[in-house]
Amino acid sequence: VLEVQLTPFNILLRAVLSQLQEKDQYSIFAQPVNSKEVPDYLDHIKNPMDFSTMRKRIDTHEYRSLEAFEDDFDLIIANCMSYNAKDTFFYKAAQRMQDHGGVILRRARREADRIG
Ligand SMILES: CC(=O)c1c[nH]c2ccccc12
Repeated sequence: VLEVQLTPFNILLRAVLSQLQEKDQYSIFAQPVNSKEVPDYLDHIKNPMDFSTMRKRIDTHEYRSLEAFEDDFDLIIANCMSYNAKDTFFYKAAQRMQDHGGVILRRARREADRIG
């Protein structure tokens, strides 16, 4: 079993990730886009990202700062808005996730500053 070392920073990142995933009600961003189902996806998107990959990165202590965590969240949004046309369900879901994420991450930044 992966022995996850629970530092205050890790606990914060896991809480923020859960808050972001609560806003992903159709689990659009929960797993990597399946390149078997979407054969041309990796032709367009060079740096795929999703919430399950972010959770792995939290548990393996790959995030040394909140900014690094935010960069992966922004990548999820940018990939979705790049691959999907503006009038699609997916593109609109990415816009809403971006709005919700902004509020959640602003709060997290203050918390990260507070715990130091
Ligand atoms: C997040 C995203 O772009 C997608 C999530 N599921 C998909 C299925 C087909 C095409 C794109 C997607």
